[in-house]
Amino acid sequence: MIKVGIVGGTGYTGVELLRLLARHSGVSLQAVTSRKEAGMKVAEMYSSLRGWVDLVFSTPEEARLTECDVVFFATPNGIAMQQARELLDAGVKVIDLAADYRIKDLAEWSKWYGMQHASPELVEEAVYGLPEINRAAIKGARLIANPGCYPTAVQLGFLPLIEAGVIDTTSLIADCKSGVSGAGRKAEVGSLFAEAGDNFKAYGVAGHRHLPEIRQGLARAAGASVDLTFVPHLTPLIRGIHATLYAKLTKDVDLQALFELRYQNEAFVDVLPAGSHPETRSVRGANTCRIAVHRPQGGDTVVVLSAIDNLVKGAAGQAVQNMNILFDLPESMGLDIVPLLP
Ligand SMILES: NC(=O)C1=CN([C@@H]2O[C@H](COP(=O)(O)OP(=O)(O)OC[C@H]3O[C@@H](n4cnc5c(N)ncnc54)[C@H](OP(=O)(O)O)[C@@H]3O)[C@@H](O)[C@H]2O)C=CC1
Ligand SMILES: CC(=O)N[C@@H](CCC(=O)OP(=O)(O)O)C(=O)O
Repeated sequence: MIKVGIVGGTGYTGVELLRLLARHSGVSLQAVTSRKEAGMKVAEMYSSLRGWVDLVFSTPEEARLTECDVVFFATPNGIAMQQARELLDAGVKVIDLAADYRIKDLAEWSKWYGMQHASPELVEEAVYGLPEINRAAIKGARLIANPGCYPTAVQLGFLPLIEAGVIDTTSLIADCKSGVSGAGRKAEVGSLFAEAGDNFKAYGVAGHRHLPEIRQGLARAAGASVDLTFVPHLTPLIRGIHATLYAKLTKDVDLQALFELRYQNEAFVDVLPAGSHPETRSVRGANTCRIAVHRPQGGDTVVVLSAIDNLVKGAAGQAVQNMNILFDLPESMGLDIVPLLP
């Protein structure tokens, strides 16, 4: 059994990790931390976990994380970077759901995240945990930078086109919508029901911190820098991300065949039949990204639609997928979930 610790078990990605790991037959949950709720039973805070998780929250200081095989950080940006070194030195693998190790360019990271990096020497070593492009590197890694939610949906949508060299990478557009759980469980006026419910708005148009992460991933696939306009929107959903991606075709190709071939061996990317429109409810609670590719009126614009659950393929599910790869377990272990609908 793989001994697992979670730092930040009271937040939305933390409780999602607990939900997934509770049914994972290859792991044993050892410790879940909370600074504020230490001493409280996990199932007392989250009754959905009664009968599934029999742990009590401990403070990050009390949790014996160095005795785990792997520790997930489901914490705000800037926490894992302070603690990863000690865990790695103790032989513990680390999967960070935040952005501490996602951006290789340290100056760029500091510019977007507004802090100095506390363990810059680990940034180069960290492996970006998008299995569909990095599976081999993830296998041998000690430290995984789990991708952001928007970057997962956007990269999976653009990658087949960029890898095949069939689009102009200087004019990419990603028009994305997220549910409110993407902002986490912390109290914020913008996440209040009366603010986010029955409302729809764009944000971060001038610049969002996921822009450099997406650009980095797409540039790596293209072998050159890419130019991307990324506009996130907040929708009155609880879970879900929907990305509508636009690019100009430079070659005449069978787009449906291209996407089907690219993802034919990927358990968690589902290319829908031509003409389809993926819905966020078709992936709710599951680690699946559903994609459809369109070429409206046979013109030179390609439109890709990509839908994920931000808390699963966009965070905790992808983190479990990475853990399975790290420990040579079947990649789908604990992740064979039918989406919840309606
Ligand atoms: N929500 C989403 O859809 C996604 C989130 N992410 C990223 O995952 C991370 C977690 O997100 P999310 O679960 O939504 O966030 P939440 O705000 O819901 O939860 C944050 C958790 O971190 C704990 N925490 C906060 N500060 C500290 C600290 N200084 N030391 C230790 N623990 C701390 C909190 O617990 P307590 O206060 O009880 O100690 C809480 O359990 C973030 O970096 C986020 O950007 C990534 C992809 C998608
Ligand atoms: C709706 C909403 O607020 N979403 C968040 C994205 C959360 C996330 O996953 O971002 P990181 O993991 O990179 O921190 C936002 O736009 O900031």
